[in-house]
Amino acid sequence: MRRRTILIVAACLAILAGLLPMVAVAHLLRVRAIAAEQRHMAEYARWTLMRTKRVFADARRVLIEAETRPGTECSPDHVAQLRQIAMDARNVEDIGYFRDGRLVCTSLGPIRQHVPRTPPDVDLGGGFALVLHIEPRTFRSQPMLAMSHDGYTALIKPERLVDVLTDSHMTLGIAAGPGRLIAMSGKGDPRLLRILTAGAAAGIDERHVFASLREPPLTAFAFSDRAQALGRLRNDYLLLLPMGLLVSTVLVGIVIWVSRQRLSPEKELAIAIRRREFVVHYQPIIDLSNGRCVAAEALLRWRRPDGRWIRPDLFIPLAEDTGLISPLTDLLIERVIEDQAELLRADRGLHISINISARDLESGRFLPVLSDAVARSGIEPSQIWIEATEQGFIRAEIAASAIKAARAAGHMVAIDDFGTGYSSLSLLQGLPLDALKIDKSFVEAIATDAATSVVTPHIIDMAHGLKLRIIAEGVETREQEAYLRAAGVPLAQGWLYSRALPAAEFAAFRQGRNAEGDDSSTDAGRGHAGSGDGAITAR
Ligand SMILES: Nc1nc2c(ncn2[C@@H]2O[C@@H]3COP(=O)(O)O[C@H]4[C@@H](O)[C@H](n5cnc6c(=O)[nH]c(N)nc65)O[C@@H]4COP(=O)(O)O[C@H]3[C@H]2O)c(=O)[nH]1
Repeated sequence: MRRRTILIVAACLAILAGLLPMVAVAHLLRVRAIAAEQRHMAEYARWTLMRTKRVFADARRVLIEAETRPGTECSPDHVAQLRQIAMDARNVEDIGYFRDGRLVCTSLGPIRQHVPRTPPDVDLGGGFALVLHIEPRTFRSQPMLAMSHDGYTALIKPERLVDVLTDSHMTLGIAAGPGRLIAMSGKGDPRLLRILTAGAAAGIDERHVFASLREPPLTAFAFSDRAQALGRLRNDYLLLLPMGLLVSTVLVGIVIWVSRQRLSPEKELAIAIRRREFVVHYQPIIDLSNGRCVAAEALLRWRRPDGRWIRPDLFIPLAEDTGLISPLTDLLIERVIEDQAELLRADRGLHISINISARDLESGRFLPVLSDAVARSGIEPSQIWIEATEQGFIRAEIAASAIKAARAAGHMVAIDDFGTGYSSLSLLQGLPLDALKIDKSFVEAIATDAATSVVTPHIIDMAHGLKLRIIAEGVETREQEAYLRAAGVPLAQGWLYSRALPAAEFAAFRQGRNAEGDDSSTDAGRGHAGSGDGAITAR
């Protein structure tokens, strides 16, 4: 995944991580608030039912008392008694007496007009019944409820049934089955009332939160304004917001930490090694005496999954600093054997140089890996040369034993980039080396006025003196080539011949070059652009 993609994904994750807990907390609060409001409504529905039952019990008692009073019905004495009972009752407004289906008297006196008895709407059991909407002559002001038993009727104000102290945004009601509203403390949407009088337990619609309680034949209910109920959430939000923020911060921190881990160059490199994103390119090494390609230097290339190439001078130092160089060297050995075993078996005169870092050299752990791979592939150990930079030789004693071990295993060992580091003549004398690679900065200086140009012949003389084979790297011009050949340098590599090439292209290059014969004098100009290095881009 590209760095930019990871950053975008990480940023999105961080935003999500920040938003999600807030949304979750808000949702949780909302759900909790609605559930709390529904419980609140259920509680009020219960109180409304209790209140109604108390009023009805009062009315029942009044009716029984009226019936049991002695005396002739509707006599002045009887009327006075009815008046007394009505006055003593807390929830009954008046008592009436019916005979032959018409009202004969009330607690106020005999009735002269013809007032017929209204058939009951609700059977309350035990001989008691309820008429829902009565407009008594004596109380013209408002509709009443009438509870009847035998000949007597007690008038009740409906509001007494819902006379419960409530929050202002709440409405209470009592019904006697679907659509049969007995009393309500306010107004209600007919659709909601249909649901509530049918006895739905608890719920929410676009505008209300409601609950109802059924105890046949009665259903008590309460509903409140949803917007007002949720409006109270604002305080809860303020309370729980810090908690949400804390969770968000922790999550954002985790996302940033994880993406940093993932984006750290070290982590990227480790993942790349695990995914084996590396290939090896081979830069031909030319025998200056005849122009033939006799060897190649194996150079690691990191190809990102998005197709970008990373230069080795960026990732090799990182691998060396982070201890990742060992698995990288293992991968290099594996790839080289995989790529070149066939060619090396077919031409025993061909060799491949591999770069071994100072750390690898000191630990010596690359050697068994290399020996094992070489043995399994059937190539000669002498066909794999080891190039170690001067840093690898700083601790001369350790380096000497590592070189000895490598040579004992049959490999040739060369000192790479000679002249750029800390090497001294005495160091070189003490090490059992086979070859020396002249760094390209000295080759570049050939035939120029650069200060290093005077050093180049001395390096060559010194190598001759120590009987080391010499390889000149970074050869770019015919002039440099001619100089090196004249100075007795046997091997050269550089863009004059070819850049580092993928395995198949290297095989083709070598075949083409060697097929042209042994005439070295004409080979100098046969440069090969190659495709390998050309694709490398900096990060
Ligand atoms: N200007 C110029 N440059 C030329 C010319 N011919 C070759 N080069 C470049 O010079 C470098 C030679 O490799 P090096 O000195 O071992 O220097 C290598 C080596 O120290 C290290 N490296 C590469 N592959 C490996 C590896 O597998 N293991 C280790 N430990 N180090 C490696 O990375 C360094 C850079 O490698 P590259 O970028 O491939 O760069 C290569 C090569 O592409 C030329 O004519 N002119």
